[in-house]
Amino acid sequence: MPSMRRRIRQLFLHSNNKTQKPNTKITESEAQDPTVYIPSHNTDVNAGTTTAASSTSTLSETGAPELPVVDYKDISQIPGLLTKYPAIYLINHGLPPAPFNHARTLLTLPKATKDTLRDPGKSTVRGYNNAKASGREWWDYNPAEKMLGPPENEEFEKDTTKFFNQSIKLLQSVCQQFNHHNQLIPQDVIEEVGFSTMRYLRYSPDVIDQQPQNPDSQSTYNSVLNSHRADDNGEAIPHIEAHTDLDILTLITATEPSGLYVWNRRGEVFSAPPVHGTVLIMAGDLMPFFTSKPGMSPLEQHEGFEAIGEDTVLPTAHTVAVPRSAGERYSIAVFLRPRRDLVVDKRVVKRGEKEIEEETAFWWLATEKLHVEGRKCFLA
Ligand SMILES: O=C(O)CCC(=O)C(=O)O
Ligand SMILES: [Fe+2]
Repeated sequence: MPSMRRRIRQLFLHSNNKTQKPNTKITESEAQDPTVYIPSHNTDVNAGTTTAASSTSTLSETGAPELPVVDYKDISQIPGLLTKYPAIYLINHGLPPAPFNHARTLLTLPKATKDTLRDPGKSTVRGYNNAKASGREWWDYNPAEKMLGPPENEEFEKDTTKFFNQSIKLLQSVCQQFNHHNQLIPQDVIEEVGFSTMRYLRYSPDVIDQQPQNPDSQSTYNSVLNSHRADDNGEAIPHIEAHTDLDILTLITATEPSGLYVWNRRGEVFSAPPVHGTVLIMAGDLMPFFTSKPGMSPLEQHEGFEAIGEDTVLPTAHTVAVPRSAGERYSIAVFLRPRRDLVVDKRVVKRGEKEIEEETAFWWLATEKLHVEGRKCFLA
């Protein structure tokens, strides 16, 4: 079976000299458009003025590169921006308030109660899971199965479902923007909610400090999913290892303290703190399949790295690290994924004398990714 390992390494490690610095490549019209502007860290774009709108620089006062903020009415700019930046903030998105109250309520329930919310099949994308060495716990809503929510809490189910459904609609409308000139993302991939999920996450020293639990009640996880990371004083840091998401697009919203970092194909790191009134949108592993050079495929057995051009949206590598002293962080992530059997890559190949159509389904990629060291998809 051909391996994605080398392809993913190349995507992230290959320094493409032909690619301009993303920070300098924003076009004049984008830079002057009052709806695409660059936030300062922790900027409240609702309360603040849009003076940053006229900024042609994407560097913060500290010299760190910053991510753009896009108004929903300018959603058509997102495909272009995602080729230049690893993520964008979307404002005026019309989503209901992010249900952090429910995330907090659920994730701070007594341990015994949280253990009742685990998936009987030990899925890490349904119900409650934790990675104690990483100081992280999370809970997933997977609409294909019954919600494993907290007992006797109707509001929880209502608000969670509502935020999920509207976020998926929003991500679908972002997908449609890729199809204005050519049908890059197949319509069935966009329209069918498929294997999309939503996750509540908590990063907290409390999770690390919890007493060791019965190993039988622990979900399966590996050393990447549950890695240990410490600061200079040897204190464990709540975190999630660097990875890309196995999906089309991911939507993230989080509380302070900040802790999310994303980086681009040139290895430049961007801080992605919560910006009031916005949600962060980043690209998943499927994006290169839809945005590779015309007629080419990023699969290694086809054109591989050659298929990656300047208009190709690469999956966003990201990590979270929350210094122990900063307090606990909550985040909500919505992952837009197609149905497992949907074809994401199709090609006529020659087998001896015969020409046959070779199809790659979404789920095949997921299986392949399990073999990629250090970039686990967390879907096992
Ligand atoms: O907590 C976050 O902001 C990111 C979570 C994440 O990357 C994931 O669950 O895949
Ligand atoms: Fe992620």
